[in-house]
Formats: sequence, C-alpha cells, structure tokens
Amino acid sequence: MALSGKTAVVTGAAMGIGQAITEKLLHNGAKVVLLDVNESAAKTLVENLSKQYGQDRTLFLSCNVESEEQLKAAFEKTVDTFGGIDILCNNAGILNENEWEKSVSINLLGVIRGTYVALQHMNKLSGGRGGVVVNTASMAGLGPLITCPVYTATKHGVVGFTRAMAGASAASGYGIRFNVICPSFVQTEFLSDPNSKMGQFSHLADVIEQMISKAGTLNVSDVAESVLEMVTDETKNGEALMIFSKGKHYVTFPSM
Ligand SMILES: NC(=O)C1=CN([C@@H]2O[C@H](COP(=O)(O)OP(=O)(O)OC[C@H]3O[C@@H](n4cnc5c(N)ncnc54)[C@H](O)[C@@H]3O)[C@@H](O)[C@H]2O)C=CC1
Ligand SMILES: CCCCCC(=O)/C=C/C=C\C/C=C\C/C=C\CCCC(=O)O
Repeated sequence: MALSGKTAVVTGAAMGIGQAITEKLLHNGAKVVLLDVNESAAKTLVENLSKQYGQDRTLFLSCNVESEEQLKAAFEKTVDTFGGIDILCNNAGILNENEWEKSVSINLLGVIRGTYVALQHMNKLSGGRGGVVVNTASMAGLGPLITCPVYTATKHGVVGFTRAMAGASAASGYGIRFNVICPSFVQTEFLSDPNSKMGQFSHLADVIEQMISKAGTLNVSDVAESVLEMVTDETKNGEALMIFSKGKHYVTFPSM
C-alpha cells in the first residue's frame, strides 16, 4: 500500500510512539490527523510538522479517546477536511494501576471506540475506501507484567480484539486489515517514575527495573518502522508483531 494521497488518524499523537508514527507516515507521503488530549504539546508539534511537510498535510484535533462523542466529531472533521480515512493507529494509552478503571477506559475501550467510529467511514460496505488499522498493544499483551495486572489485561484485550476484528473484517468484506504491535520497553515519558504508577504493586518495582535493564529499551523510531511495515504490507492481516531491542518477530498463536 503506497501512502501518497492516503489519510491517517493517529491517537495519542502528541508525544512518544504516537509522534514517531505520525512522523513516519508523513515522511512516507500520507496526510496525518493527530488526536490527543495534550493540546500544548500537539500544537507545538503540528507547527513544526507543517513547516517540514506543508500546512495541508497535518491537522490536530483535541480528542479524548474516552469520549465517543469527541471521536465521532474528530473522524467527521477528518473526512470533511481530507475526503476519507485510510489508516487508523489506535495508540493512546496510559499506565496507572491506581486509576485502573481509567486505564481500561483508555487502553482497551478507547481502541474499541476508535475502531467502531472509524469503521463507519472506512468500511467498504458502507461507502468507505477500506484501509488498515494498527493498534498499539505491548509485550504485556502477550505475557504478564506482574506490577501492572490491569495494564496487562487491557493489552491482552487489544491483542484479542485486533485479531477478532481482522477475522470479522475478512469474512464480511469490509476491506480493512487489522494488525497489532507488541513492543517491549520504549524510551518515552511513559517509563518515567514507574513506581508511582503501580498502585498496590509498587513493592515489586525492582522486578521491572531488572526487566528493563535486561531487555534494554527501544527507540520510538524502531516502533514506528514496524507500524509502517504493517500498514504497507497488504499481506498482513490479524498479525501481532513483537518488537524487542534486538529485533522483531510475528507471534505464532495456537490454531483454533
Ligand atoms: N513506552 C513503553 O515502554 C511502551 C508503550 N506502549 C504503548 O504505547 C502507547 C504509547 O505510549 P508512549 O508513547 O510510550 O506514551 P506517552 O505517554 O509518551 O504518550 C502517550 C500519548 O497519549 C496521549 N493520551 C493519553 N491519554 C489519552 C486519551 N485519553 N485520549 C487521547 N490521547 C491520550 C498522551 O497525551 C500522550 O501524548 C501506549 O498505548 C502504551 O501502552 C507499549 C509498549 C511499551
Ligand atoms: C514501567 C512499565 C512500563 C510498561 C510498558 C510496556 O508496555 C512494556 C512492556 C514490556 C515487556 C514486558 C511485558 C510482559 C512480558 C511477558 C511475557 C512476554 C511473553 C511473550 C511470548 O513469548 O509469548
């Protein structure tokens, strides 16, 4: 899938992995709509991106993925501005075992809300152009992060939802592929002050420190390169890609 002339929507685009995905898609020719709750960071980023790629290639819309109303308004504005949506990256996420219901609402329900609203515009059966959805899960979507049971549950949910949607879309003729990335630890703000985010499991913080020092950390650009692969490779549907500091590989699941 060539990206020239395509329109992408990225959630959690103001910083970190979402920013890197945005830059990667722009660099490869797409137009990108950035959705985020951090208005000041997003506005500064879009100012810089507009200088680099042109004013008509990016748009920031303030949008909380916890709100279906805000997501609907953002996707409608995207279609009004750019004529359609070809790529959705559901990337926004938080780590907060204290506010665990909010974690579920953003990390899992936000991905489901974003996908269902986008389907109304992307589904070929309802007049859309088809395209691809890439969700950001984590290695914690495949195995347990013992300091963060709810974070782990949300990311397992994202992996399962993505794979089921891939099957549903293929069986129904929506013309949309669904894939999920499962990165190991990535060097972003997300990893700062981890003890404060682990709630009742902060006494296990040493375990995470040891995991990080053993596994190392990824650069956001490595993660964005994997997203690009899943967007452009039209053979990929229902795939989960593990990304480590020493490489990446597609997950093999038990066959049903
Ligand atoms: N940093 C890491 O080690 C890893 C992160 N991930 C996942 O990658 C994704 C991005 O994480 P990072 O870039 O590292 O985090 P980050 O904290 O650097 O950036 C997250 C972005 O999401 C935005 N955001 C948060 N809540 C939002 C909401 N309700 N609605 C819209 N935007 C919202 C933030 O404002 C921020 O711009 C998350 O889903 C995270 O779980 C996965 C594996 C490892
Ligand atoms: C401070 C913690 C930040 C967590 C950010 C994140 O999402 C990173 C997670 C990275 C890796 C650890 C998670 C779980 C690993 C467990 C098992 C993986 C098994 C994979 C497999 O082979 O099936």
